[in-house]
Amino acid sequence: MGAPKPTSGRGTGSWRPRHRGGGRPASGRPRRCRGRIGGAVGEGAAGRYGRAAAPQPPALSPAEGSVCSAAPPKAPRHPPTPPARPSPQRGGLLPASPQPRPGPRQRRRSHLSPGRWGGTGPPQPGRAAERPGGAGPSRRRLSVRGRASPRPTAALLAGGAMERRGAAAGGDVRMCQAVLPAHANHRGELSAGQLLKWMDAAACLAAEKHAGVSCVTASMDDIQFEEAARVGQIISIKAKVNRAFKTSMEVGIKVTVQDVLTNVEKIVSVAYATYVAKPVGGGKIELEPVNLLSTEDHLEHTLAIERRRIRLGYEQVFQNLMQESNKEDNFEEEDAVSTDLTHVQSIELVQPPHANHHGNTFGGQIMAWMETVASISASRLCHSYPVLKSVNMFKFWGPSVVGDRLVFNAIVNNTFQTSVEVGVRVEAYNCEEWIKDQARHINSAFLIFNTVNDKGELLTFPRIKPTTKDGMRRYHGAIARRRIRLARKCILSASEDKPSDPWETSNQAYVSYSNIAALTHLAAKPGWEITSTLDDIKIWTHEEGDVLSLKVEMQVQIPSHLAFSLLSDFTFRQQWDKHFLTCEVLQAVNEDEKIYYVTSPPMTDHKPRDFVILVSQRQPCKPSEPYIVAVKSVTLMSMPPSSEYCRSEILCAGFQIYGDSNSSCTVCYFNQVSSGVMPYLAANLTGSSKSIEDTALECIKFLELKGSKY
Ligand SMILES: CC(=O)SCCNC(=O)CCNC(=O)[C@H](O)C(C)(C)COP(=O)(O)OP(=O)(O)OC[C@H]1O[C@@H](n2cnc3c(N)ncnc32)[C@H](O)[C@@H]1OP(=O)(O)O
Repeated sequence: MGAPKPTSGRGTGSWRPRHRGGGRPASGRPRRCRGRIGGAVGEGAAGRYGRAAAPQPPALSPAEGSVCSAAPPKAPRHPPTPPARPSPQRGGLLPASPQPRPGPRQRRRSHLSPGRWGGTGPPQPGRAAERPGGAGPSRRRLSVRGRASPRPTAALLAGGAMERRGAAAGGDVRMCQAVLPAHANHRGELSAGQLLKWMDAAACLAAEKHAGVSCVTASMDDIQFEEAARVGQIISIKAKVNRAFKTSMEVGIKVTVQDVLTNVEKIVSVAYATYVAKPVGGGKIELEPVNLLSTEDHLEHTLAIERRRIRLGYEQVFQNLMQESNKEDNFEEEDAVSTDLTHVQSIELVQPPHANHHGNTFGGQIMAWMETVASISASRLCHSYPVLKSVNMFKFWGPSVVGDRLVFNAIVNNTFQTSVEVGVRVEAYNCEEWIKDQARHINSAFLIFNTVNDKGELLTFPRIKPTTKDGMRRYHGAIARRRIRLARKCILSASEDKPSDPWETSNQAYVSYSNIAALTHLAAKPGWEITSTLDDIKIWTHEEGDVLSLKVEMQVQIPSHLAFSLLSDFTFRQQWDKHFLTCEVLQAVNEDEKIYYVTSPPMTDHKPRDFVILVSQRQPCKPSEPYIVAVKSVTLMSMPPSSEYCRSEILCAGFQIYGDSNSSCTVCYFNQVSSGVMPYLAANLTGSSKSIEDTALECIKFLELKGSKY
């Protein structure tokens, strides 16, 4: 960010108060058993029966314009507690049906215990380190539970080989802090900078608990501040390693505030940060996988890889949006304020109290300094006290150490009615670099502020006017980031009547995320009831309020990777599912995401139906994880509904495929039933049809026939 030339002050425009809103036989075809249900394995729905619970939001975008007292982030309606698959038979409709015999995987999963944010079951030897070639429990090192965590040997590091590190129980730490006047701002509220320091410290300790070596903050994803904490209240921070990738890991951070007098607890923030294992004086090390104890651990583990995709792909999405953006803005508005007025530069000398336990400038301290300069910059525009609402990712590009001078440059990039985006860039210099003017860019972030009047009403910010080429770029960058934030908010807000998500540049990453997340949540829900059993096919139903879901479990005698390849290509679907009349690829977005146009035969007295669906496919990172093929409807501008077809929607459907052996797998098909599927399901429930079983049998036949040719 260049330092704009100061200009003379201008009016900040009018200030308008705004109210706050707010057992298969070894071979042969399966025999039919008593009790069945069948129905369309096709996802077709000519309307809606219900909607999947909102998936846990990925961490990339803040909810702009939300207010301090906004509701906490949406979570699944019921926290999933049971094993993801297969569930034990509970109160099946058909008591005479043979009891499902738990296979090896069922036995393994039956130990899972519920709990979120560190809710733990008993330690489970043998469940960790399932990664191919990974070390077993005996190789694990716990840094916190008394076992030594030896440093990587020089030989290992010099040879370029990576030692594997990782605690069996994952990293999970809790921090409690009483908010004292020294932590508060002029309003008596906990300052955002202090909170960021605590969050970073807790998350770093969680990362180090898992890694067993020192870790550094690589980035902190978008952070939203939902609730203000006041002096006298208690802040609790829970930080937990959700997933270890290679040298980096995702840490989930949940901050709550508790009122001492009433004991009422509220969520302040939920954030995700990435830490990289960096042994002091050593090279890179490869992390052990996190030991997953609860179903929530499994869910977060699965979603963490999706969040990583979004995190690492953000820059590309941003660049695409910048190319699309209309740069023809009219800055002739009379009360538009020059951004030059908002430029703030500040310098800090890094001293020992600012360093972390490894001598690097503490990431939380850097974020706190950034928040201070950003807040001053915003205040110059609003002549009031800005309130930090969210941060659009802190990225730590490089380290700084005690003795460095850190130069902070902040400037308002753009305003959006009741919010303002301030960009902050941090550069570091040691003594020599200082003289030569050789800056190291160590951090950048975009902070979103609101401001309120004495009555707590949101105030409107004046329009701003960039005066330089860089200022113009930042102005349009703020619009692109806002588009991504709003797209995320829109997609991840659960609404019963929301039409299918539009497929646009700004939201593709979130639509794919929500596709995978919705299926993963559905599969992990507690309370699946077995409804019918054949030797190779089990049908389960799940009721939750007015939402009914279906699971069809099929034992297939082909390897899981082959089943995945055949089931993820929807152009094969007509070969086994009579509910697919035609199917064509509309967009092959990348190798993991495709958009198909599907037509389906008419139901009685109706027009034929058509669908525009997004199919997202994911390969497992570990043998114990399933292949995933998730399906949901999307809206494509280029494919509007026609009078010939009844445009139908798929809310949440797809497959999870688990490898049983080298030559067999279990395919689980899920469908959140919508009104279009209801007639099939009802007919199957009453026994007048067995179309679900028939389709499942066709699916198995197709897979085994095709599979035998490979
Ligand atoms: C606790 C504290 O207070 S620490 C102090 C504040 N933080 C710092 O000083 C860290 C400064 N930054 C750095 O030192 C470096 O940029 C690092 C260590 C973060 C990354 O170093 P690089 O050499 O660029 O690493 P490299 O490109 O090999 O990536 C290493 C891993 O980090 C991940 N990573 C790198 N940057 C980011 C980012 N911005 N967001 C998320 N992940 C990232 C990579 O994906 C990779 O993950 P993987 O090994 O699991 O696949």
